[in-house]
Amino acid sequence: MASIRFQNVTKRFGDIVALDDASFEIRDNAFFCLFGPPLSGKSTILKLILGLETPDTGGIFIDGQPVAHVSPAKRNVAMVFQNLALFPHMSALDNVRFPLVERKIPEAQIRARVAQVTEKLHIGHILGKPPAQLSGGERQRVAIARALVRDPAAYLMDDPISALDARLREETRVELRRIQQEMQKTLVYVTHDQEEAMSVADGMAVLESGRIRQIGTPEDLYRQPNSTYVAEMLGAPRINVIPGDMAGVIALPNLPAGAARIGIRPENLRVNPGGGEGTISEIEPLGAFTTLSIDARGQTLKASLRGQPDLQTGAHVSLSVDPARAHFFDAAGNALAVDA
Ligand SMILES: Nc1ncnc2c1ncn2[C@@H]1O[C@H](COP(=O)(O)OP(=O)(O)OP(=O)(O)O)[C@@H](O)[C@H]1O
Repeated sequence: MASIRFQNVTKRFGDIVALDDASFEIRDNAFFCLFGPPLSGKSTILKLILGLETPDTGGIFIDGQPVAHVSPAKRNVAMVFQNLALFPHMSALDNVRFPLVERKIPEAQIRARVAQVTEKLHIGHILGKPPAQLSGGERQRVAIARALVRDPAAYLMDDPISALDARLREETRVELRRIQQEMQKTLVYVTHDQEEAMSVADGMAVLESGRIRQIGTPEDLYRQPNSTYVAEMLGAPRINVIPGDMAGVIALPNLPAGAARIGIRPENLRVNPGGGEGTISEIEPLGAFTTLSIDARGQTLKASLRGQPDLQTGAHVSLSVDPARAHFFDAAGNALAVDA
């Protein structure tokens, strides 16, 4: 087991503040995602947990114990550096054994641990095959087994599946989630893919330029973003953020005091045919949903509607939103309290 806590941690590289006064706690057995654009400080957090970097100020605690003077080898956290891709010249079994053999673990322990992990992943029957003879999904399960065969208190993964194609990525993250829950281990997972973070994490931190902008469950962050930054980072299509003086376009009569910008998720924007200020400029059918682009007063808003609505490009529509589903932000982009 392992909980991980950062208290006011700052890390600089020369003039760059890679992590700026970060405080957060990752609870034991959590699947915790660090999510943010490139260079926002995600990998720096992993390196600080591992002990490959030391904070300039602040403290890091694993299971409540300060680790400032604990060497990386003694921290009992394992980094999955490699991409979840297999060594092609080794059998599936040798791939899974590899991290333990590399660490010169006694053979009896290797066997026991490999048996335990391969059973959990249901891959016992394919261990004799080389990767080339496995299906894509089987290969990924073998790769996950190899990643998890060590038995530390926490695993750290840095964008481990970004190189895979979309379908395999989806399958792999579901599998990772299942295994993490079964094994009851803390997993700290870096991703730049919001869908991935939203779908697997039970806690996540959204970063911007070394600052943690918000922490919570994916659902909390999606429903109650504390800023336009977080609101815009989560959800696809992206949330519509329009100036407060456009409230009339979406039929919002009363804005809360101080509301300079309004956020409306595409699924909450109602599109009413039969004339209005909006003009449909694009229709994108996606199967279960259709995304509409609607131009109004020089802005383009996105609406996500169920199914295939009977609408044409060029049609004039009016727009509305349930005020309870609108987000309100001040001029600096911070959420107003009414939003909470
Ligand atoms: N060893 C280092 N020396 C100098 N600067 C560094 C070092 N490691 C990180 N940085 C800088 O710290 C900042 C944060 O980098 P970090 O790698 O943590 O970001 P990241 O969010 O993981 O990015 P990516 O998604 O691109 O991997 C960046 O500006 C980066 O250039």
